[in-house]
Amino acid sequence: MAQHATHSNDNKHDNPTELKTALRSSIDHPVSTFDAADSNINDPSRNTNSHKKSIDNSDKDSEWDFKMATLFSIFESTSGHVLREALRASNGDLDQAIPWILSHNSSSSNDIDDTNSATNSAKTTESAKLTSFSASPSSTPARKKQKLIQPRLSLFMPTPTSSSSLSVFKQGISPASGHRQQTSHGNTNSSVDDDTSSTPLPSLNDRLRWKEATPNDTNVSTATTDTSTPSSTPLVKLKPPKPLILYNPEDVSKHCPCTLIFNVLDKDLANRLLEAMLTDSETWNRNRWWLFERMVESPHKTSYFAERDDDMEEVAGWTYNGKQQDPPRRFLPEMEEAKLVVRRIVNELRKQRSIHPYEVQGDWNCNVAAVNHYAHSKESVGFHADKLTYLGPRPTIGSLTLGVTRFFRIRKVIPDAKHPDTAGQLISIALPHNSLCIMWPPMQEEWKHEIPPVPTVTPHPISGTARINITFRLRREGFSPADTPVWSKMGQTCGQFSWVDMEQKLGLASSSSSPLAVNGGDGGGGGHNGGTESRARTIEATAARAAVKALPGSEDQTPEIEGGVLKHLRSSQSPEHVVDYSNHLDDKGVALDLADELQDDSVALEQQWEPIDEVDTNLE
Ligand SMILES: O=C(O)CCC(=O)C(=O)O
Ligand SMILES: [Fe+2]
Repeated sequence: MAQHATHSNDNKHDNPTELKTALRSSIDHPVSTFDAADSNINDPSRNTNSHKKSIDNSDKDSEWDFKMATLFSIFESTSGHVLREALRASNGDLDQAIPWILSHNSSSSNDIDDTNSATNSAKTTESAKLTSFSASPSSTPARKKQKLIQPRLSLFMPTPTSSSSLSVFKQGISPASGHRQQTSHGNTNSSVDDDTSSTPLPSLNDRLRWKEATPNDTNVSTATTDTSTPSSTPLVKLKPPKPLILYNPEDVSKHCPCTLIFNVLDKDLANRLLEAMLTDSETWNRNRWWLFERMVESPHKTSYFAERDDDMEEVAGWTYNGKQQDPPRRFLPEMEEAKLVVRRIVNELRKQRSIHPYEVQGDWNCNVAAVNHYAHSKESVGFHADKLTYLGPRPTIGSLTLGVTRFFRIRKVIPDAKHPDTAGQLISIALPHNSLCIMWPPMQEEWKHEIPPVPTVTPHPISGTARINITFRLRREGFSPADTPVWSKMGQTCGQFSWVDMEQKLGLASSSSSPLAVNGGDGGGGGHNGGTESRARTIEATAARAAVKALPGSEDQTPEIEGGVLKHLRSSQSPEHVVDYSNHLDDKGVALDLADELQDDSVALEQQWEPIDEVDTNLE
């Protein structure tokens, strides 16, 4: 495979006026940027057929959400409080909010001592460049959509050139030029220029890492050494770190709670399965849902499979972003064969892992599968976490890739205590044909994943440009959309949620001061969204885990569920374990200022985090 991470530098809109026009136009054509299954920028309540509703001017909340979502989609990497501030300052007028954000950031450049005007001017020019996305291939005109132009606010941020800023800037900096790499499958060597003798110029990614700091930021020490900076002035800091691209299993398990296994199936079985899935996929559909008064559809085809009749019935009731799905299908014979392999491997590996009391106890099974078909390089799925509705908390998912190699891109949305600076870091994992990527807990709770579009793919002899993905999952008894964890309104508790009425479901309800809830990803994209603010209480994941750890017997993996009841948790759940972090979260669910409060984290993340393969390009 010869994937080259390339940066699209389509510099069509290099001044704010043009940009604004382009943005307005893209707002009028919302596209697949929003298409992420379960995406947390999609309020499921407005994506359901039953709930679809016009933007009602009398509904201020809805209008606010709409505008926030619009800004969010435009300024993807901008923190929520900046967007909110922009909207407030503009009295809710999007036309004014957009230039406000742009000017807000260019004005903050005054805070930086500019002592290198030549460098700065070169960078300013480049900073004005916007990332735009290529349209779908002409071979699929029906699918051709205008991509949202996504200027990243960081691009408009000042370039640090003062000596004081430089010390911050140098952290992990790439050399000025030649930070290109020839990456190919199985080869992590890169032609990185290591000459750091001269003052380095920042690469595009370096600039992307600059972001306004909040007073609570913990990673600003070097920035604060500039005593000339007034304390009230927003500081700058580096975050998130450079993207990584990982190609081998060792690096994968080092950097995230996933296990990557190559050549997992017998070669013949892999090929037969691919062929069977390709044939079957001819009748799969694209998911569709309502978004801001428009019907949008996913940029890939999806189907659901179940192992048994009762699973079929259950699955038939599932919804996807609020929309009833096509009836599930029964596992194809080749899927049954593959399932046995995946199940055996997962259960073997589980023996070496400590099993959290919230996880399924005993053997893991894969009784259902969600499958995806990506026809070509531009087909994708956006950032999301898999719904926990029927998976229950802390699920394990076995994700099998067939056909062309694509990047599986992940980012941690809940910061790691030991490595808070890694929050938001993009990690791309190359998934070749016949590879299994096992997502362990707390992947769904604390990370998001996507399959981003890429410029090209290396054709596969059987599938051409297509990739099939089968995610083998366990439908856990006792968990259903009725218990779906919800997230609250955007800007408040995205990225964390609580289980709706879990206490009632488990017969544990007594006082509202001790809700039994676990943290999760954005599974609220599921069908049930009846939670209110009071019901959608949030318990921070680590606190919940700490509570569990403190329980007698949790070390020896006491079964968590007896008749569907987390009984042993009930007695020791005390108010100090209940933490409402809703005010700490930004709109993307990145609790960047929580680092101090997080204590312990998952085992898989405890190892040293070192960049393996740095790139200065963006896969999009
Ligand atoms: O195609 C993939 O590898 C990911 C699919 C996925 O995230 C999903 O089905 O939820
Ligand atoms: Fe997923």
